[in-house]
Amino acid sequence: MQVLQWLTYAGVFVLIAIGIKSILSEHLRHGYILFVFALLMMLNLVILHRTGSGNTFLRIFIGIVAALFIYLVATGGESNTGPLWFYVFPPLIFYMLGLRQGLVVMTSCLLVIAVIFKFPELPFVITEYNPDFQLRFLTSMTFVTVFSYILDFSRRRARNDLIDLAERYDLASRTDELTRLSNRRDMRNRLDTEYYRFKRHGHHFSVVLMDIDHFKRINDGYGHDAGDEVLKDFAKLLKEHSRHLDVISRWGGEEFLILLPETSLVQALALAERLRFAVESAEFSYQSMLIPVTMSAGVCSISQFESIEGLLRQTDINLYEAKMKGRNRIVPMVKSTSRPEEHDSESV
Ligand SMILES: Nc1nc2c(ncn2[C@@H]2O[C@H](COP(=O)(O)OP(=O)(O)OP(=O)(O)O)[C@@H](O)[C@H]2O)c(=O)[nH]1
Repeated sequence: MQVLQWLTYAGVFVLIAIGIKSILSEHLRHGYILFVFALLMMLNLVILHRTGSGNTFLRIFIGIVAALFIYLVATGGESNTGPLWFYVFPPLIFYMLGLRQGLVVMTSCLLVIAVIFKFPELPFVITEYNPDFQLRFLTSMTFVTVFSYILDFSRRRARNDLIDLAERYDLASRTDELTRLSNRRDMRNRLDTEYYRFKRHGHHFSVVLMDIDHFKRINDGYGHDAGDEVLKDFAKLLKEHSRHLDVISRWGGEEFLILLPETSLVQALALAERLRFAVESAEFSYQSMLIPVTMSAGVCSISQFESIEGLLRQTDINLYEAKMKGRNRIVPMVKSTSRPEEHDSESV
C-alpha cells in the first residue's frame, strides 16, 4: 500500500505540473481537467485515511488512472501526445491487480481505445489519429501488455518459489530429520511462548522428559539402523498417544520432551504413565526381529518453578531418578496398572 500512496503523490505532482503548463499554454480546459484528476487522487488518499481500506483505495486509484488515460486518448492531451501515457498502464496494472484482473482491465481498456480510434465522431472523442498511428499504437500496446503480463508472471512465480523455499528451510530448521518431530530449538521457543502465557495469563503447563532405556544396547545388539527404526516408531507412538495441542520434540539422541499446555502435574503424570505402558506393550521390530523397548520419564509442572531452566533441571533430575530406580518408570511415581508393586512408596 505504501507504493500506491507514493504513486498517488507522484501522480498528483505530475498532474498539477502538466495542468499548470497546459493553462500557461492556453489549453485551459485540459489544464482544469488534469486538476480535477489530481483532486480525485487526493480525495482517494483522504478516503484511505478515513476508512483504512487498502482494497477500496486500490480500486479507486485504478479507476481514476484508467479514466485519466482514456481521457488522454480520447482528447489527445496536448498535441495528440496523450496516448503515450498509456504505456505506463500495463506494468502498473499487473503489479497492482495481479495477472487475471490486470488482464481483464487491460483488455477492456484496449477495446475502449479501439472504439475511440474507430468512432472519432463519438461525443466524448475530440481528436482523431491517422490510421498508421492507430495500428502502431494498438500493436505496440498489445506487445507491452503481453510482456508486462509475462514479466509479472515470472516475478510472482519467483516470489512464490522464494516464499516456498523459506518456509521449507524454516520447517527444516525446526524439525528433527529422523522422527519429523520438533527439534530442541523449536521446543525451546515453544517453551518460552508457553512460559510467557503462564506468566501473563496463568495458563499452567507441564512437561514430560522421556528416555528410551538402554538404547545403546539396542544399537549394539541389533545395529544402528534398527536403533533409528526404534526411534521413528517411538516418535509415532508418542504422537498417537498425545493430544493435538501437545508439542512433542526430540530433545536429544534418545531423549524426547513433551510440552503439555493447560495440564496439571497429576494429568501429566497420568499421560506419562499411559505412554510408558504403551511403549512397554508395543511391539517394536526391525527386519522381523522383535526389539523389547521400555522408557523412563521425569515429569514436572511449571507451577512449582520460577523459570524454564528450573523446570527443565528438575525434570532432568526426575528422569535421572527414574533411571537410578531401575528404569521403565515415571518420577514422581504414580500407581501403575502394569506393575503396582513398584510404585507405592512415593505416589503422587
Ligand atoms: N541409532 C541411533 N542411535 C543414536 C542416535 N542418537 C543417539 N544414539 C545412541 O543412543 C545411545 C545412548 O546411549 P546412553 O546415553 O549410554 O544411554 P542408554 O544406553 O539409553 O542408557 P540409559 O539412558 O541409561 O538407559 C548412544 O549409543 C548413541 O550413539 C540416533 O539418531 N540413532
